Amino acid sequence: MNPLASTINYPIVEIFESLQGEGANTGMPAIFIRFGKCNLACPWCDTPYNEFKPFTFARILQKVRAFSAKNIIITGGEPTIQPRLSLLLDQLKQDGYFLAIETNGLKTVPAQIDYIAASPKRLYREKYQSRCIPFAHEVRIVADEDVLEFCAFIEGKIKANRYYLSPCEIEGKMNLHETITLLGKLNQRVNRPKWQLSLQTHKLIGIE
Ligand SMILES: Nc1nc2[nH]cc(C(=O)O)c2c(=O)[nH]1
Ligand code: SF4
Ligand SMILES: [Mg+2]
Repeated sequence: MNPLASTINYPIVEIFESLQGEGANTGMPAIFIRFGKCNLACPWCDTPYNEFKPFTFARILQKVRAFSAKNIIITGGEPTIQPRLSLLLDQLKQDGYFLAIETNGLKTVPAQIDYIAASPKRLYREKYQSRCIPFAHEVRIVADEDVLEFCAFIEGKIKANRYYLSPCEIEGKMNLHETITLLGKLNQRVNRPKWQLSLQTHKLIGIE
């Protein structure tokens, strides 16, 4: 273990094992490490990213190693804003885990990450205009209002293997009808990437 590790505390909301609920890897068993703090404040955010507790490096490893999945999803909040995230990722890589990240796509993703799922946010378009990651394995955009222009903008900014549109959940209600209508419009364009539907299937089946 890196000698620096024993001095570090990370803000952690929760660590749990579940199935990836969203995107291309839906259904894949995974250990979720949810970091506190975010550099955005989306009005419809579904995650209590400020309800974190300090976890030592050793406590994180102990929790993770007690689960059986070999795939870790680093999420938040926004995990890329964590100082010294790389130190933890180095250890997890050394342990042989496959490392995926859920990021809003504004900040550089550490090199140890094997799979990037980026969810850029329409409300913060001007931030993506100035700087964002150039590539993700998948992009997922939440369909809060009319996101067509934002989707086209992001296609130009973040190259991805797959592009997804997800319904927005507000007060327990999902705007599925609007979302599939928008998907139809996106996919009517010629010579543009195809967009697919991504649902938060973990919410539909009542798992974490
Ligand atoms: N099952 C499940 N899948 C997820 N995929 C991304 C999640 C997230 O909150 O980042 C999430 C989550 O919270 N639960
Ligand atoms: S970027 Fe994600 S975690 Fe941060 S406020 Fe928006 S939805 Fe919540
Ligand atoms: Mg979630």
